[in-house]
Amino acid sequence: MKLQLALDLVDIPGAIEIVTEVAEYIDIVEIGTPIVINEGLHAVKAIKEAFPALTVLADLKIMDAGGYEVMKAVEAGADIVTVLGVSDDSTIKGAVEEAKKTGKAVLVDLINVKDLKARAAEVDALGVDYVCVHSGYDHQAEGKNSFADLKAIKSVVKQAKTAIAGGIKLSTLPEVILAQPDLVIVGGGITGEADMKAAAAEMRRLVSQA
Ligand SMILES: O=C([C@H](O)CO)[C@H](O)[C@H](O)COP(=O)(O)O
Repeated sequence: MKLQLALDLVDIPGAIEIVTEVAEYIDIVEIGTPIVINEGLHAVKAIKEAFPALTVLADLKIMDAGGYEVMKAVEAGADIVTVLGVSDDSTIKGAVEEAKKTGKAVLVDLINVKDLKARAAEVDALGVDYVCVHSGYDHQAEGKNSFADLKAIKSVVKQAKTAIAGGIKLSTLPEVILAQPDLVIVGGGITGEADMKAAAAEMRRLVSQA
């Protein structure tokens, strides 16, 4: 099981500052969608240059032009790029094809997918690397989480790794771990803590024991 730190509400210097503090406890650093909107793919490039040993995920949430957008993210230094599960199969196929050319990976985010099990099985068959259940900020504000969704997709995803994101905190991590995802994605559960290092270290400990 791997731990991904999601960075969303910071600029490039802020992202570098946080990663410097917690790098030893994480496997993957995510340049979140809000950072990409604010700073562009320069943020991916800056983080990859600053932390070459870390796997960098670009959370582009691609909805169209899968091949082209994955190519640009990979050129900037991304190792994993996200595509939306609600996008067309052709978009996902294009993304997968492009990523495979350079040995990079595609994570499909099932945010807002209605029939989770059916779509998870479909995208799995398209050869994606990760299938991720996700309660976004707006759903979190309504008190929702994706813990049950993870259990649902685990029964149908056969080839890809499974991932979960959305509002995971230290207090809820043990419940998430019980469902055995391959990748746990945490943003505010680390960056919102007064002692980010301690939160990341404890999360690392729990994830490593799983
Ligand atoms: O993808 C995300 C969200 O849509 C904003 O871009 C977050 O990175 C993801 O939800 C993880 O962050 P937390 O919910 O703060 O753990």
